[in-house]
Amino acid sequence: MTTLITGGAGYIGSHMALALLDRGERTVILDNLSTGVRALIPARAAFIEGDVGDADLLRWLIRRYGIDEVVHFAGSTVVPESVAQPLAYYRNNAAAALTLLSVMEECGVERLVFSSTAAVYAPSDRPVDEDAPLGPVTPYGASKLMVERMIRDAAAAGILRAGVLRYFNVAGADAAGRAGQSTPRATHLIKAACEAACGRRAALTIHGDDWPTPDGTGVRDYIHVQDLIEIHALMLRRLREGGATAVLNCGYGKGASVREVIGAVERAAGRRVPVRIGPRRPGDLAQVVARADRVRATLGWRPRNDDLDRIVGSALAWEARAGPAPAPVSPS
Ligand SMILES: NC(=O)c1ccc[n+]([C@@H]2O[C@H](COP(=O)([O-])OP(=O)(O)OC[C@H]3O[C@@H](n4cnc5c(N)ncnc54)[C@H](O)[C@@H]3O)[C@@H](O)[C@H]2O)c1
Ligand SMILES: O=c1ccn([C@@H]2O[C@H](COP(=O)(O)OP(=O)(O)O[C@H]3O[C@H](CO)[C@@H](O)[C@H](O)[C@H]3O)[C@@H](O)[C@H]2O)c(=O)[nH]1
Repeated sequence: MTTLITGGAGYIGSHMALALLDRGERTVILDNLSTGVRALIPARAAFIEGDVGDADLLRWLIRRYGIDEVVHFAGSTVVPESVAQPLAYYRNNAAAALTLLSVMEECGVERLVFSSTAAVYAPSDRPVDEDAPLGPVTPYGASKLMVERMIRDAAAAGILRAGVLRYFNVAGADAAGRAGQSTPRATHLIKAACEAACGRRAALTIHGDDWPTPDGTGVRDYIHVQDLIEIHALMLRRLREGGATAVLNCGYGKGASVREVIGAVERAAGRRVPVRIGPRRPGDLAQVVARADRVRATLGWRPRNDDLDRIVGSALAWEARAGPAPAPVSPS
């Protein structure tokens, strides 16, 4: 069994590669290192530096390595950036995925796990299940929904079987300290708050404290990266055993506000996180929380790290490992 991981030099993809390699499975990583980090690529994985949108390269590597299945993480991921650069997001998320799906069809690769997102849903002040109305408000969410549609239609036509995994907010790090969020100038809240706690960032900017939420700050459903990877492993097993395509929310089903996250980082670090209040970010929503019953029922998934202090503690441990703090950069 040989698995192609696109985006395997990135935050989540590198955890996936480690999980497969830990099980003794052959793993090939394709990554253009646009946001990925070479140091996150496990030594035991085959690595090809290149672009998912390069059909010739895809054809070559699928045949060269005998790829049986694909886990497609590669993409552009920053919600507010997608508002400023929509075409770049449609190109790198939707167009590149169309190339990948086309080459998979051509080469007879029939199993796919795809990184989708909570950003495909229409805004809701309640937890959303998989049948909740779709209605992305940003190019990022729209670009991911386009890929979902391609996969749905390809699955209906018998071209492939897929796990479409709608991640909520992913955080935390590998328990053994082999991987963690390493993106330079990362915009993710838990990463940014940990950087501020470690003196790597002068202050954390709270992007709006006037949202219609209990404490006025944005609410998200944070899931530990290792629990998320377990969902992928279970989904791959289901597909290998002949199981059908499934669309699944990946979250815990409860929300935490920006201020609650800051409180957890301060508890874990034993010091204050310097904060300042800034304006709302383009494309942000007040609340994004999953209903996560289907993933449990479909895959028998049981999370092991469903605790904000645990998630934040693991992210902070990774941040602390990143060496002594350089001079702090200006607020995000
Ligand atoms: N982090 C989250 O909270 C979150 C939430 C929902 C969905 N997702 C999705 O999960 C996936 C992984 O996200 P991440 O947080 O690990 O981001 P990341 O930026 O760390 O990883 C993405 C990886 O893909 C690579 N890449 C990007 N475009 C490429 C291309 N055209 N060809 C080859 N490689 C390319 C990058 O170099 C990087 O290594 C993304 O598809 C993202 O949209 C992430
Ligand atoms: O410096 C910061 C960073 C974030 N936030 C707030 O924290 C929350 C979470 O923001 P962030 O960590 O940037 O994640 P999201 O914008 O919610 O997007 C993430 O979660 C989505 C799924 O919900 C994924 O699709 C995206 O790829 C991923 O970046 C939001 O309320 C932000 O306004 C701040 O206040 N200050």
